[in-house]
Amino acid sequence: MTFRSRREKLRFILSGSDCVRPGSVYDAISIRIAEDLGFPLGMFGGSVASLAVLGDPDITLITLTELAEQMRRMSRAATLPVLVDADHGYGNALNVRRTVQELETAGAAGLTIEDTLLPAAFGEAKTQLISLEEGVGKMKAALDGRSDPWLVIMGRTGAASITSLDDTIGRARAYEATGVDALFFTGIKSRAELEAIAAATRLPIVLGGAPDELNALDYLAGQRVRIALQGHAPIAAATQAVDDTLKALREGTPPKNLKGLASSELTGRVMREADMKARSADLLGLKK
Ligand SMILES: O=C([O-])CC(=O)C(=O)O
Ligand SMILES: [Mg+2]
Repeated sequence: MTFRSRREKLRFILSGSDCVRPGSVYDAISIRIAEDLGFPLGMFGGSVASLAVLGDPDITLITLTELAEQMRRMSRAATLPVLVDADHGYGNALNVRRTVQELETAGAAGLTIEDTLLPAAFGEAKTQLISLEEGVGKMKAALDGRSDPWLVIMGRTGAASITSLDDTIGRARAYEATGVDALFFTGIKSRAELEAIAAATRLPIVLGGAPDELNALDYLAGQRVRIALQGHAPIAAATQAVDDTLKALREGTPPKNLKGLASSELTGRVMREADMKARSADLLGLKK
């Protein structure tokens, strides 16, 4: 399978002048739905990976193998470009290199490597960062691990909510100097902070969760923000739907009276049923 066109699409977004919202995706069903609805990009967050694959919170219990396998399933199911949250790269800088190799072959269009100290250190309740030097090493390792030059590598920091604005800018500039393709920030609290960061850097910006004053897409686009996340509502909606449905069944509701189920039309579309029927006709000698 070739993934070049997916990566080109992500690069096109980053080099454009608009700010887009990605669809939060986490499995074969969600990526197909996001693709059908016309999202320009999927975001595969570490939190939703942990939830979808393990049913666990976002505390780095998931392994690289599990993350890459889930990405591979999504790559097979759809052609939507996906930006993967590769956390800290699953270890030190050498592990980062391996992470990039695995996610590249799994079909990611892009990935983020962050400078958060993960998993959490013993006796430390608060999130910590690795040193700037180690962060730079991780970005270099990520670039070194890439064999398809179209794969997008983003340097990510949450320093804005952990250390300071100055530290955020220092890290962003140092990561930028390694040759990464974009900068991903979480924890930016105000327009003033974003504007200071945008003025001190030159790469395209991706914003993780942001407060209301950082929601207007035209404003964000003017600050070089090309992708702005909107959380992960789809998996929360799916969880609620499963809870509602199982609860109703447990209470004795007959299946035909259940509310909120996907229609057979929607399920058929998600399953790409028409394509499968055509293939069955051709390959298995069945009627269309
Ligand atoms: O990348 C994102 O969508 C935000 C994040 O870190 C996560 O959900 O794990
Ligand atoms: Mg994450």
